[in-house]
Amino acid sequence: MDFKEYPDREMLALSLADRLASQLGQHLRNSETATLCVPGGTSPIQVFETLSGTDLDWDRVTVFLGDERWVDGEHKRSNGRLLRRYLLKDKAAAANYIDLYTGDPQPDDAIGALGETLAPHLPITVALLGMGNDMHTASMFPGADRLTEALANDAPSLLPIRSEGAEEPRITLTRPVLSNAFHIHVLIMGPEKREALERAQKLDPAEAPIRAFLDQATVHWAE
Ligand SMILES: O=C1O[C@H](COP(=O)(O)O)[C@@H](O)[C@H](O)[C@H]1O
Repeated sequence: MDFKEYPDREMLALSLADRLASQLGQHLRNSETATLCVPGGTSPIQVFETLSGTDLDWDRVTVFLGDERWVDGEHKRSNGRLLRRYLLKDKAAAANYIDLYTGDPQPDDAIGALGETLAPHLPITVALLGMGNDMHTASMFPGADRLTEALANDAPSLLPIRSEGAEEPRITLTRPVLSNAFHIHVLIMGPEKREALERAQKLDPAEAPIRAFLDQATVHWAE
């Protein structure tokens, strides 16, 4: 694991946004399109805002979330709402966005069609992951009903998933599709998350799902 510590959150946002944009730009030099997968939650707001103003051939970039909470797109807990507010604006408004929330009653109803929509955009060029204090990443929570399936080598690209730690049903990209990304970054902030990361390094992915990505990832942290 490559661990980068920043003097403050602003420096983290500037440096990480620059890194993500340069990896996407590099990929676009040899490829017609690139794919950016991002987390929801609260941590990525500053990174999104910085990235949204970055010069990039955004019309050749496809963006989607690594997970979504199964709530209406205008609900305050919607990860898509966060993305539309902070990332898909300014220069990044030109990106091609795949919304994981389809409006179906349950995420289970959406998996088939979404899997087909995502397939042409895989492998992911750059995956940015978040992590909760409970060491979940995307919506792979410790103890989640389909965590074993989501971590398996033969997992489909997406799964519906439910967990006591989550307030609503979720849809999540799975370990193989995320760990196949050319570049993986983990964004965490604050002392509790740093402690959680240290704990996760000593555990198995079944107990600490973020662990499944740490060997390949660059972790970005600021107090
Ligand atoms: O529920 C979720 O939580 C994680 C972490 O969120 P944060 O608010 O602690 O940054 C996030 O990465 C994930 O996308 C989200 O659905």
